[in-house]
Amino acid sequence: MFGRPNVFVTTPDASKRVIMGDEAFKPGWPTSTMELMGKNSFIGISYEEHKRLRRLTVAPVNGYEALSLYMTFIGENVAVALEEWSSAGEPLELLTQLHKLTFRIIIFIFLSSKALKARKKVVDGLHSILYQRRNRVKHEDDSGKQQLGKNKKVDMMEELMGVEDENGRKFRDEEIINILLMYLNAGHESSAHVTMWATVLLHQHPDCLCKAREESEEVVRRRPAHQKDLCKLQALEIRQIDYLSKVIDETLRFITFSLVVFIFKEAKTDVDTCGYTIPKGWRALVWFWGVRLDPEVYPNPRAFYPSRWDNLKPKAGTFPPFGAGSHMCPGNDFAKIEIAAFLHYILVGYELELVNPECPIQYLPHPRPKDNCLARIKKISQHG
Ligand code: HEM
Repeated sequence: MFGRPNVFVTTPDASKRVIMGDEAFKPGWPTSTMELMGKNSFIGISYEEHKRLRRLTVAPVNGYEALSLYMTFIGENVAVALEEWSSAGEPLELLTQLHKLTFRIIIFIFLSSKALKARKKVVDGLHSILYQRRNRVKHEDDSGKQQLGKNKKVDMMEELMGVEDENGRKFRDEEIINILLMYLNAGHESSAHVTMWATVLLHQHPDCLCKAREESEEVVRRRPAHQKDLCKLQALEIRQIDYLSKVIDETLRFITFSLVVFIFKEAKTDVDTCGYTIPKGWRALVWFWGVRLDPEVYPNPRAFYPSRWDNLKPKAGTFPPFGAGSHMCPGNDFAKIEIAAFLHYILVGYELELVNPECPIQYLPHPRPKDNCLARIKKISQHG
């Protein structure tokens, strides 16, 4: 699959960390998801172009202002979904439902409600939405109501239409669509998986579930009476839920989502590691399973134990669920907020009942219970 690696770089205890290859990882190979997607599909971007893309597109996704704005929308959607699932009566595939939910959240946040109608033909839909938007903005421009790039945008598509680099260059339609597709693709499946695993792991560890539930209920109790409505969750409040954030970190360490099975990284200089030299320009393949289960960093690594994060300050490179360096996942804070919101809502109002608690795991392409986590969502409190 990855070509034939000719060198495995190992730690003294032989847990694999980095695989080096000659033919497989010569300079010119993709170094990241963004580049991979570019080469395989539509963009084919250079290092400079990647830097430019990140500079122009990360703030609308992960900036504090953007996150605060999205919080209400995420909360409302989670609340409605849980209500719907719990009243279904029948068991449902939690993973399938979470895919739909995270897709709805991400597509709405990037494209507002219009694109929901275009889901079946996303690309055609995006083209036609862009065309309409440009016409509308031009019309508003002509009539002096709004100037693109100066007034408030309704979603990420409009942000991208207005954004300019230092040379005054704007994105072309093709580029906007490619960026949106990349974010849509990268931004929903991973979150759905991690959310499902965090929910399942909590329910499989009743002591952790109890502790997380107490904490979430305390957050609701502390709120002023007029803010008891759960849909009014604030980004700041989510970030204050200390134990829950450890549950999320532990889930990210404990399970390995496909994107996080490995990443390519390029050596910018000759790197000496574990008795080997990775020459400048070579790609190293970082094998996350070796990193996240390293007993020197995580004692008893196969135990799900969120409290290990009480005093744990992982050294650089030992906790890379979102990658590292210039390609690090730009949706990391967004994803954590989305997962935390879901867990918080389920903790204060619902319970998960797995139909097949002993269901075997299917590992490829992503680890998941073979039944897609068939479960009943039971309402246990009016908070939900
Ligand atoms: C729990 C959820 C998520 C996980 C575990 C995750 C993990 C990752 C990882 C490991 C990478 C590769 C980083 C590297 O090469 O060093 C990545 C890249 C990326 N992720 Fe995420 N991600 C998640 C959610 C999201 C979300 C919600 C978005 C969008 C809102 C997003 C957008 C992207 C993009 C665009 C890239 C490519 C970045 C680049 O190459 O510059 N991800 N993600």
